[in-house]
Amino acid sequence: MTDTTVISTEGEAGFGDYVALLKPRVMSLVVFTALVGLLVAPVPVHPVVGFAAILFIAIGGGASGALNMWWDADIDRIMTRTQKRPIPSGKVGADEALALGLALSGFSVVMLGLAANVAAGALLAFTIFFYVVIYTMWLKRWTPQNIVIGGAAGAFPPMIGWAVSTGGISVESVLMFLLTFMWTPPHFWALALFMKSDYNAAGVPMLTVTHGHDATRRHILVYTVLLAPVGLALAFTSIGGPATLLAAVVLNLMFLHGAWTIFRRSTEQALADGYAAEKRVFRFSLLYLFAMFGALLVDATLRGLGWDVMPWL
Ligand code: HEM
Ligand SMILES: CC(C)=CCC/C(C)=C/CC/C(C)=C/COP(=O)(O)OP(=O)(O)O
Repeated sequence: MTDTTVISTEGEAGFGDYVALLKPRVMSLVVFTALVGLLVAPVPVHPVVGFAAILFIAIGGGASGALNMWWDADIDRIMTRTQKRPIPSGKVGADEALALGLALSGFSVVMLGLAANVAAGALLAFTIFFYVVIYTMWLKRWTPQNIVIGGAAGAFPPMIGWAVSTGGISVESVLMFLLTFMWTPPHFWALALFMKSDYNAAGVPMLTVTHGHDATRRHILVYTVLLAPVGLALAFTSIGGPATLLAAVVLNLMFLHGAWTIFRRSTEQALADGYAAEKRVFRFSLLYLFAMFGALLVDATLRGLGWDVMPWL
């Protein structure tokens, strides 16, 4: 198949197509975790600097999404889930996406460095590099552990937010990193269980394709178990409190219950109800991360109001 047959232009690119190139829905959670990292840090940030920093992190995240779509256009064309993306649908040219991704990456890194500090700018640059080069160009098509290692890219944003406020790294920001890092495998593999045929067709070595569904179910359970102590540990740090503790207990129990349910099912059972449990766990994973970071924000607010939010310390 030649490029000319694949790129069937279905019309001029509109503003919406360029926005779609930035993966806005996924990046919304990335930006939220960065915002929480920034707000819960012990050093207050001027609201204008904070707002600008979050904007530049969002632009950097979007730029990395555009570069990911530029590199992955060949496999996005094959998978039904991704066929309508701006490049495979012919709305935006691959070279345009590359130019936009590079320009916005450079812009966001420099501007974050200037608006906040060098540490935050450097962390953003490293995150973009990690997602685009380490995950997208290298790990994704090479190893079924792609998600585990590559997931680190999506886990850096709260550390970037923390660095905006403090100019550095701490136990708290590393734990926020670990929360997203441990969360990413069950988040993605639950989805991969009901997406198998697509990755298979595209030749991406996702765990579901290389090791099968039973191994994937085991991996989901293991990572959900490993994830549980991270949220609990956060509750007992200087940024924790009762909301984080409550959220960690309730959400981890629910996530563990979902992972256990998936683990106990056979492929026949999953097929019979259209992967209902797997779909539930995937949706729940989004709520989990949003609510865990939301709980940190609640504790920070309580602390700001002068409440003794950590009577156990
Ligand atoms: C290597 C790591 C990851 C992989 C492979 C992955 C994969 C996916 C896939 C395939 C979807 C399906 C929907 C779509 O195509 O947009 C999805 C949805 C989503 N992911 Fe992830 N994800 C990863 C990490 C993350 C991280 C770190 C975050 C945020 C902190 C995140 C947030 C989301 C959100 C918010 C959605 C729902 C988007 C919607 O509403 O359409 N993901 N993810
Ligand atoms: C601030 C900053 C630079 C943030 C980057 C955040 C980041 C790396 C998020 C990961 C999100 C994501 C959609 C991974 C999907 O993998 P995929 O690309 O394999 O998914 P696809 O199959 O949907 O393209």
